[in-house]
Amino acid sequence: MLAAEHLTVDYGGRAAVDDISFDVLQGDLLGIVGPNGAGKTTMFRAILGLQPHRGAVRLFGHGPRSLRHLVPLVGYVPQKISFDHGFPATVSDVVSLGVSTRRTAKGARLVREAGLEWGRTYGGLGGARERTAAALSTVGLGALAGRRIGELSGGELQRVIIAKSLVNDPLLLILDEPVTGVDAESQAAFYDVMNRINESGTTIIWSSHDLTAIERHAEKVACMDGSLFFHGGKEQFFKDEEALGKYRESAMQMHMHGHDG
Ligand SMILES: Nc1ncnc2c1ncn2[C@@H]1O[C@H](COP(=O)(O)OP(=O)(O)OP(=O)(O)O)[C@@H](O)[C@H]1O
Repeated sequence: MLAAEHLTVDYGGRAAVDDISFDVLQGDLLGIVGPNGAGKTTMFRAILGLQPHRGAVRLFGHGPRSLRHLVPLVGYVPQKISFDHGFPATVSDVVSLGVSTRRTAKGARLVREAGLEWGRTYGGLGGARERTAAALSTVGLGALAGRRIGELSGGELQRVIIAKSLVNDPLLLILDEPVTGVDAESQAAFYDVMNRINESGTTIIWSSHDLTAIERHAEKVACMDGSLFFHGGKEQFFKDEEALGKYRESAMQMHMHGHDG
């Protein structure tokens, strides 16, 4: 689904993402662990072609030149979502904003060539209205379709944003620290939704600081702090004292010296 090959992003001569290579296979639920400032967001932005980088990103078996045709088939939920709560829109309005008109016939053809099936669920169901309803039902918010967004809790709003990223039936979903600032009950609801989306066949990459959540919900783990120092199965990661120690050490340093981002 994705191959990062020697991905490097410099900010002012300092590598925020430092020569990272890894593969994501179809159906993976990959947790990306790294302390604040480890380069997770920068890496996601490079993968999506939003950030100048060195190295290569291959999506769905195709090289960097096809990236712009294929990115519309990737769902992305950024970490920082700003919302004007006074904006007079309903839950359905916001989710249907995600319906892409950008998807090209070329993207669909490239995906078919890669032997992938697109349009199984949300995208395959028809028009914007049907897709919106299907995505809302996946995140468990069918009953709130007509509710004003200003009247939602933080956890509900977060699931609305996830529904918005599902309306184009993404083959790959990237969630950047999706539970930041969300209460424990809503976190549990979120993880249920994430697991359900993955079980329905969508490949997921999500980033987190929370090792307990990673242990509970990820299948594979990639651990980074600028460079990637572990990528493999979850069981292997939690047995790997060296990788765990390195994560704790970089998290501790970040805690003591503050986050410069
Ligand atoms: N536009 C920018 N210009 C210069 N430096 C930046 C820029 N964006 C991020 N950085 C720096 O690059 C490093 C990686 O930041 P990034 O946001 O990718 O990390 P992260 O792992 O997503 O962190 P967090 O967990 O806090 O979200 C940090 O040191 C940050 O300060």
